[in-house]
Formats: sequence, structure tokens, C-alpha cells
Amino acid sequence: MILVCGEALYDMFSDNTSADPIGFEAHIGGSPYNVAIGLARLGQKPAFFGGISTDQLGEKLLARLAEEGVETTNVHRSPALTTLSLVQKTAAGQPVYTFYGENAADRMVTEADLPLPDQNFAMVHIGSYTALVEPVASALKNLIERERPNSLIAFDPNIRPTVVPDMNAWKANTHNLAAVADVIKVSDEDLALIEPLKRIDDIAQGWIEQGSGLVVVTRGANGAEVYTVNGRYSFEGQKVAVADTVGAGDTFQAALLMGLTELGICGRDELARLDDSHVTRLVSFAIEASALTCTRRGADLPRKSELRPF
Ligand SMILES: OC[C@H]1O[C@](O)(CO)[C@@H](O)[C@@H]1O
Repeated sequence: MILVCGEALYDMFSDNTSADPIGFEAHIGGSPYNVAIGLARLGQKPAFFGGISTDQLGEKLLARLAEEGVETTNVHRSPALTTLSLVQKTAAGQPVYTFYGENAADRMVTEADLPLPDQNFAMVHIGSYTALVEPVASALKNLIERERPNSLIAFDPNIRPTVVPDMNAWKANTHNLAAVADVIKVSDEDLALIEPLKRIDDIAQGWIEQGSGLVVVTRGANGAEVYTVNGRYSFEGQKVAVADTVGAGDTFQAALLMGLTELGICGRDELARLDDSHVTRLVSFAIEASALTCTRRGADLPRKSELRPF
């Protein structure tokens, strides 16, 4: 089973073109929450770990996980509020997120709330702002340390500068977690934020030399760069009519982890088996899945039946 850890929230879309941001459209969100639902929609049985409020929105977020087929026994319930993320767009159509979530339930998770040990998770995925803000970040780091001997660790920094504006904090955290992650998925935009002076190749290759087995740098419509111990690959993107890009990266990560599971690659050492055809299957599938998410509003991740078979 894949354990996905981090924030669950509501994305509140506001139509920038109106004078007043009225008529919000609410969509489920939170990068790890999206990854968990994406995995379930792709036929996996993932488990979610994160703080979900006992307020009305939290009830809905929890119910939705169960409806989608995500295991919820590890969820930590708390009376703190649900985070709201205001989603607006730049003139170029890029989403800009503003988070209303200080002291919210997704952040108020401590070591005492961690999943019970000995659940034998094949993979553990963490990322996004809950891997950086306290107290949840420390709790998740303890969890990674505990699970690392037996689980493949996956990581996506999913940098959100409006939560923590200090790029040095994101940079240090990203490198620290990359050092313990077996599978790293990161966008080129995130790398440019934390390492504006370094080449993508050098950063990714550095992580492979440090011990990661698979590094994927996504480049939106321009495709992805992939690095393993056996090679380096470039993939073209898929051009689609974009509704918004919210959840595209989360879709990529869900598809990648599903693909690894289908290939029977669930352990750290097994990543060394990844050959050219594995990488092509994994990344083409993930690109197709995330392109489909871009055609829909909000993080509405695809189902297995909507995609070509893996
Ligand atoms: O988790 C932080 C934000 O990132 C997203 O997952 C998109 O990748 C949004 O749904 C959420 O507001």
C-alpha cells in the first residue's frame, strides 16, 4: 500500500475578471490529498495521512477520500479549521495560490498523531508545504525516518511561496528531503525558484549521485527530463486546451507511483532495474494523465478508464 502524507484543503477559485471576487467555486485540493485520490482513481488502494478538521469542510474532505477508495484509518482529526486556498490566475493563466490556513488542521499534526508502526507501506509519499511548516513537517520527517528502512520514499517539493516566502527555507528543505527520497518529482519552475543559478541537469544528476533512483523534472507543456542510474531521457509534452493547470503535477506524481507499482518496482534497490522501456512507459503515461487534468477545472484527476492502458 502507498501512504500519501500532507495537506487536505479546499481550493477556492475566484474569477479574476470580475471587479469583486464573488462567486467562489470550491474544489477539493491539497497536493498530497490530490495524489491519494489520483492513485485510487488509477486503480491503487492508497492510504492518506494528514490532519483533517472536524469542521463541515473537513467532514466533506474525509468522506470524499472514502468515496474515492482511499484508506482513511490513519487520518488525524482535529478541531482546528480546514485550510482554504484562494486560487487566482496571472495574466498568463498561471494559478496563484493564497493560503488561509495558519494553525489549520493540516498543519497541526505532531509526532503523537503518526500512523501506527508495522503497517508495511510499500511506498511513502510526502511533499508540498506540510513538509516545511511546523509542527507537521517535523512529524512527517520522523515518519520518513521510521519508514525508510522498509519503504520507498517519494517526494515532490511543490513549492508554494505564499505559504513560506523564504526561498532559502524551501531550498534547504528540498535538498534535505531529496537526500532521503528514492523518487523525486519536481517542476522546472520549482527548481528555478530555489536554484536560479544552477542547471537542471546538474541538480538532478547530483540527486542521482547522492542515491536517489529516479528524478523527474516536469516542464509543463514542454514535457519532462528524467534521470536514473542507467540514463538520462527527454520527453515532449502534450499540447491540450488548458482549463487550468491546478493538480497537473499531482496527477503526474500519482501516475508515476502507480506505474512503478505496476512494474513491480516497490523497493529502493529495484529502481536500478528501470530501463529505457520502463522509463518511456512511466513518463508517457504520466504526461498523458496530467495533460488530461489540465483540460478540466480544479484538481480533477483522471480515472484509469479515461487513459490508454499503462
Ligand atoms: O497543496 C497546495 C496546493 O497545490 C495544489 O495541490 C495544486 O498542486 C492545490 O490543490 C493546493 O492548493
